[in-house]
Amino acid sequence: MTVTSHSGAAGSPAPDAVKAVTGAAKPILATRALDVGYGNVLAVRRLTLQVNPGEIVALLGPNGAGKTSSLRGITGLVRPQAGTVSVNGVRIDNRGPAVAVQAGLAHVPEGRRVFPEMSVTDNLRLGAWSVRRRSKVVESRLADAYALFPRLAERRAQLAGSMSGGEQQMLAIARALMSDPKLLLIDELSLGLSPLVVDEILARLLELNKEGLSILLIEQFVHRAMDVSDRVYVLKKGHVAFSGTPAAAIRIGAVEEAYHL
Ligand SMILES: Nc1ncnc2c1ncn2[C@@H]1O[C@H](COP(=O)(O)OP(=O)(O)OP(=O)(O)O)[C@@H](O)[C@H]1O
Repeated sequence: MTVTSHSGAAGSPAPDAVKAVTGAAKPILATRALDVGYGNVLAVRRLTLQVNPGEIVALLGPNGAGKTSSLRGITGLVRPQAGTVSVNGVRIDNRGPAVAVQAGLAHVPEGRRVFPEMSVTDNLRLGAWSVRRRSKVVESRLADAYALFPRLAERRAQLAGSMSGGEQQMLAIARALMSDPKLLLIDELSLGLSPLVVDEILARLLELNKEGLSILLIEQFVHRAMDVSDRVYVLKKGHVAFSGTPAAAIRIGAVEEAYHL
């Protein structure tokens, strides 16, 4: 694949900056030697990664490197064949996606997967399935979602399938936030979206990150992803070929190597 670079992402950390993480703080997410596959095809081999509280971490790699499969293994959509997944030190592997959500993970899947025949509001309410319906908590999270993305507020009664790609991505993110996650895992944030819309969504994500939300991001525009990330993992053929700061990845040419540039 071609690595597409667009610059100008909203707010860039200093080149070698890694957010201060107290030595005692447990990682929000830690995988150890995770294998994820489909039948006989092993898509991810011995994946060991972690996301610390408050971090934005990018998962990069060419087509077929195993990025989507990694997220599926972490959030329990695919049962890992080996290895462990822990959230705040508690094992969640082999316990399914509902347990992952209850532990504080929320997955924004590739292609958004909004419910096209349902309204924006009903899509959002579904995101809060783990909370009692029509409770004050749900109403307050809905208000937060609409404050974060006013475009969704303007379209609250509209069918999700009739919205633009950018609006659907906002809805997919807002729906994930309805579970009040500690870590948002986003697969292909910018796929099919205009640079302006991506900037708008990234700006909102950076605001949420400042308030404490950790983010694990798969993004085809690697330079844009590196602009906003504290650390990156570069996957190649299902294994981690590099992990470190974006500045270190650039310095040693890790991305070019993985993408065969
Ligand atoms: N449902 C599936 N059944 C069988 N094999 C699959 C399935 N999904 C993915 N794979 C295989 O797993 C490997 C990793 O795919 P994956 O989608 O995780 O990579 P990716 O890095 O996310 O790539 P892309 O950027 O193209 O989405 C590929 O060889 C792919 O063909």
